[in-house]
Amino acid sequence: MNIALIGYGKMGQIIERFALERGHEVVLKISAGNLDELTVSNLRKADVAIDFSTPDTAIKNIYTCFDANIPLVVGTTGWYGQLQEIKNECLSRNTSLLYGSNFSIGVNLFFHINEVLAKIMNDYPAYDVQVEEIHHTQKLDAPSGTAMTIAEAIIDNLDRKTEWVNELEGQTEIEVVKQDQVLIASQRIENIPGTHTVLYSSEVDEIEIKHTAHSRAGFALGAVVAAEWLKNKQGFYNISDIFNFK
Ligand SMILES: NC(=O)C1=CN([C@@H]2O[C@H](COP(=O)(O)OP(=O)(O)OC[C@H]3O[C@@H](n4cnc5c(N)ncnc54)[C@H](OP(=O)(O)O)[C@@H]3O)[C@@H](O)[C@H]2O)C=CC1
Ligand SMILES: O=C(O)C1=N[C@H](C(=O)O)C[C@H](O)C1
Repeated sequence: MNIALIGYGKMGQIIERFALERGHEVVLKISAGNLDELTVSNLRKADVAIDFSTPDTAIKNIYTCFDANIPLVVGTTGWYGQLQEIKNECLSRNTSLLYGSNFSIGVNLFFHINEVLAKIMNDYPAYDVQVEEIHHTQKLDAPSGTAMTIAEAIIDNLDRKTEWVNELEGQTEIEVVKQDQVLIASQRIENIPGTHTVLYSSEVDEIEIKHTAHSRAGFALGAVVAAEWLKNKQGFYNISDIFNFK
């Protein structure tokens, strides 16, 4: 399979390594320095594109891939405010896109456990819930896309919660978290690839589930597997469509 890498930073470079190991060829690599090469004709040399760029540039890149009618895997986070617009555009143009806030198998298992736990906790109102995420200091968006996915699943499954709010340590402070809100507490610490915790606390005890990425390898391998899965499909997908946890 020929792959176009849109965004050749920390993730793009590891994705390239896994793509080559799995027998694929990388035919285009885009960074801020060679954006003039991100053209419809160059994209058409690839079977699939993978975007790990920046929150502010992902939407433009998505439209360029739609123009080229090339299947696109989007790992970039921080653009989900425009998710519905992108979904509509993808479906009306009969092209294909798969997105996900986190491509690692471990986090996708964690998403499943989080949903099951949230449903169970409907019967235990003594517990309040909070989401915590820690990432490296170069991260441009807060909260992390993964933390948003976790918080939204809690809201969908735990009746007493209706919205999330975010506090980024040292930058934004929430004075009062209302009873129907899920606090996402974000921290930025050097060299942390991504740690997510869901914490249920009562007066007497706590229940915690936690995922710690030891490196970016799980995200990168997942992105290549997602591209292989998407190659001959048409439609709008989420990474959860690849997994079928019982
Ligand atoms: N879904 C998942 O599993 C994961 C998602 N992510 C997300 O992926 C994104 C990228 O992360 P990461 O690799 O760590 O970030 P980096 O900052 O290391 O890389 C971003 C890359 O995008 C390039 N870039 C800048 N502008 C554009 C543009 N207009 N078009 C294309 N590329 C551009 C940068 O170029 P230059 O270096 O020249 O500035 C750089 O190569 C983030 O949104 C992050 O949250 C990260 C890990 C896992
Ligand atoms: O920016 C990162 O590094 C990561 N971003 C994703 C997110 O926002 O959830 C996934 C992963 O946690 C690493």
